[in-house]
Amino acid sequence: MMLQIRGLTKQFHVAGKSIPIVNIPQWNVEQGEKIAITGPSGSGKSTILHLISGIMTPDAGEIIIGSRAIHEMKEHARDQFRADCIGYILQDFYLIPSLTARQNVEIAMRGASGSSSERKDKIEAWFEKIALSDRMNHLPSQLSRGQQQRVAMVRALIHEPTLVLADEPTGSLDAETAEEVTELMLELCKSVKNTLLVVTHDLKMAERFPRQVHIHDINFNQSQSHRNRVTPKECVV
Ligand SMILES: Nc1ncnc2c1ncn2[C@@H]1O[C@H](COP(=O)(O)OP(=O)(O)OP(=O)(O)O)[C@@H](O)[C@H]1O
Repeated sequence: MMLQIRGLTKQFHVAGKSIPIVNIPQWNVEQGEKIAITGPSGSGKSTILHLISGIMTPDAGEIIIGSRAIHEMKEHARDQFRADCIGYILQDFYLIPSLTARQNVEIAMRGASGSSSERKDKIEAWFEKIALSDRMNHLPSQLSRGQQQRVAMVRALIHEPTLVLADEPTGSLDAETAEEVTELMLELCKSVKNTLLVVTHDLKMAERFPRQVHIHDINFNQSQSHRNRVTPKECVV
């Protein structure tokens, strides 16, 4: 089993009130599965990815990735585990604007094993896979949004993480580019055999996945809706 979640709960405290967001009694994901998680805005999808990646800690419950118990790790161990074993793909890419596409990927390879020429070959091979060999020395601002997301995918995948988490990866792309990026993401994850969990509003994208999960089928905290959304300045975690 790649991911096992048991009795996972998380609530946020806002303006003196506790708002339950996550309540997952049990959820299992097998090694190598590709899953699209759909559901309404504010239903806790991003929060669940934050808990799985250890960016956020739960109030209670267990999260086991492979044989590692994330919920038992101290912050430093979680950070290390995330750097080694998890790839994160986000809606807004977050490429560093002053660095070229190649340099953005090189950053993700700091500390990786192998000689510098092996690392160079690896980067070049990945840029070939995403058909951007001729754009490696371009700045993000010189790339289209779809190209930027392709570079961001390489940055997330080049260290071959066992688990890839993607939060609305096509959310800021037009429909045609979204489809291309989805296909490429599935293909790249298939080639390195990692497990992929994608949160998306895009039902067309979700249909491309062998397994689709509606958030309310795993998260039994169904009281949440967009009505409960709060602005960041009200947030106290
Ligand atoms: N740090 C925080 N403090 C307080 N409330 C929060 C915090 N982060 C998220 N929330 C609330 O938790 C709920 C779930 O948020 P989350 O971002 O996980 O939903 P989502 O399903 O990913 O939404 P979307 O599809 O719009 O991105 C929302 O009501 C949100 O306002």
